[in-house]
Amino acid sequence: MTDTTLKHSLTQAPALSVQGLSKTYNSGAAARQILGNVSFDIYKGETASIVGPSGAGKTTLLRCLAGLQPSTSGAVYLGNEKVTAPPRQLAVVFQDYSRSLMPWLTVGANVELPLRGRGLTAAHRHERAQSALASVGLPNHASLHPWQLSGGMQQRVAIARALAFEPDVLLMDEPFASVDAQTRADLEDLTHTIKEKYGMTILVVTHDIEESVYLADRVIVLSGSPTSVAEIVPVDLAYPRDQVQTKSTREFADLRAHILGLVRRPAA
Ligand SMILES: Nc1ncnc2c1ncn2[C@@H]1O[C@H](COP(=O)(O)OP(=O)(O)OP(=O)(O)O)[C@@H](O)[C@H]1O
Repeated sequence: MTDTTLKHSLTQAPALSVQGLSKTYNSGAAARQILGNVSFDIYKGETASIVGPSGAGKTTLLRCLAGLQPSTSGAVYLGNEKVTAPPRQLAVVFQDYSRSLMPWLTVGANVELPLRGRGLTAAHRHERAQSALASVGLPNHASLHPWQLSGGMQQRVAIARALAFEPDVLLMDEPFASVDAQTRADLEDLTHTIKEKYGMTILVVTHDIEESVYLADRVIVLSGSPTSVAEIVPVDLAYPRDQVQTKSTREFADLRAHILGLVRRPAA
């Protein structure tokens, strides 16, 4: 156990706990075990990122955490509740914003959509949507349609929709992989702003090792076959983080090199 996890475990219960999770697709001769005995805890208010080799099962893991597909064994707990279906206190942002937004609805209606059936008045839904859009830097875009926005702006709308939910835990699956480098940097910084403003717990799956370090308080590195947790790396880089200054530090370079070594290590 690292100093960071020790500190957390002494002070609070995890917001999200993954306990001995395994996942096998198919059965009989076609069976393929993707995840084997994956365990980790995420603490309230923390941002953690998950990295691992392509095809390691990162999306599979995230879908199990979100209650979107069952694991083969093991369990996920959101607070004290075992996850068996998509929990109300958890929101997910996917990579492909073009498929997650409804093109025939306005931006405002897209953000309000998941709030229906939650016992909120229309005025309250509208207010939450406006506030979430303002938080992602789109305060005056509610009446536009998604196709009138750039890719980066559409992903901001998808993030606003998750924020309007006011979830305890926000899961993000390769959220910035489909946008250009500058927009990606802006959205990484937006993630820091959201964390500060809403105090929510964030778990980000990413291919990008630099991004995993820049965003997170801890990086969960997956490797092996079947995939398990190789190491949980604490990131003690100061906040606020800055794209140029933080990424130029020796500590950042050392963390990036260490994680790259873990990801590229051949399976035992
Ligand atoms: N529904 C499914 N049925 C059978 N096999 C699946 C299913 N979903 C994923 N797989 C397999 O599980 C493995 C892990 O896929 P997954 O998408 O979870 O990995 P990943 O780490 O997110 O990949 P990448 O880094 O390329 O995005 C892959 O070999 C994939 O083909």
